[in-house]
Amino acid sequence: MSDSSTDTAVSVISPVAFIGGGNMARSLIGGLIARGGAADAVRVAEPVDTLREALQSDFGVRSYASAAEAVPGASVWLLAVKPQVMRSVCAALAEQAQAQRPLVISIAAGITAEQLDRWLGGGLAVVRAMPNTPALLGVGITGLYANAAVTAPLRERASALLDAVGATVWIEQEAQMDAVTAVSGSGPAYVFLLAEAMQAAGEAQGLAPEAARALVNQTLLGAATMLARSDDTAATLRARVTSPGGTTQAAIEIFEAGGLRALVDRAIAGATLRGRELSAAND
Ligand SMILES: NC(=O)C1=CN([C@@H]2O[C@H](COP(=O)(O)OP(=O)(O)OC[C@H]3O[C@@H](n4cnc5c(N)ncnc54)[C@H](OP(=O)(O)O)[C@@H]3O)[C@@H](O)[C@H]2O)C=CC1
Ligand SMILES: O=C(O)[C@@H]1CCC=N1
Repeated sequence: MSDSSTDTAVSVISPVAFIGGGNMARSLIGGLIARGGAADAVRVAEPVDTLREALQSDFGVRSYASAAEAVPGASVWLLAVKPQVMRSVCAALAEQAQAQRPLVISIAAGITAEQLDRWLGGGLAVVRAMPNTPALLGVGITGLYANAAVTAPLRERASALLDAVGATVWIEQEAQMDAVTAVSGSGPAYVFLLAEAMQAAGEAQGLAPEAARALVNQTLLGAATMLARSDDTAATLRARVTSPGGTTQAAIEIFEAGGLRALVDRAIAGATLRGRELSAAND
């Protein structure tokens, strides 16, 4: 795994065309620009006027209403549309893909490299990337998978782009990209759900909403920072909080009795399965 670094040479990403300028593209573009990426090397195609104009005004990138306008001259295409529209988006770009032979990077859940290559006319270097929204702050993590047409320099190119917004980890078996999606692509939402639940529970115990929010947010930040910086396992860090017969133990026993671990296992298995379904349903 490679760590993000403030001196990452973001300039090596140029020029890149984002196809789709929604939530995840915005996090990636915002993260790249905040970390020194050249705005004039980033183009984005986004049909929604408000989203397109916000990307242009917030980050200074060039924006276009259609993918066909955004890709000329771009040697990297980053496909950031929903899985459900990926096939039609690729079909519309196939002629330009065959003429330009770009490095294609897709962040879509489920959609395989074989599908992307086939829909774009075949013979292309395709990288599947699964980032997450903390990329906006430079603290994302991205799983990467390359098809056989991706050469070592193209791998470096894909790494350089995603390293700029967080850590990266290469996955050698494509099927595991669905598990990456379920763990880290979707993962921030699980933490936000926990935050929602903790805040509501704190309020139920009488805390004011602002106090509950501050206590929860800083607790999650502190715990995540300890996980990131410590060599100790999560279990060891948890044990240090859990005084025998104390308050933490009372809560942990209720979590365990309620089947939290099995619930998390089922949730991540369900998300992994959904990735496979998205591939099959949109072929
Ligand atoms: N959100 C996340 O945390 C993550 C998302 N992903 C993946 O990223 C992809 C995008 O997700 P997300 O950003 O959440 O989705 P969004 O719906 O927020 O963004 C996709 C955007 O693409 C636009 N779009 C549709 N068709 C085209 C087209 N032909 N050309 C250009 N743009 C088009 C959509 O417009 P319209 O709404 O009008 O259709 C929409 O604004 C998905 O495949 C998802 O699996 C991966 C990792 C994390
Ligand atoms: O929910 C989704 O399908 C996408 C993929 C990972 C995060 N969001």
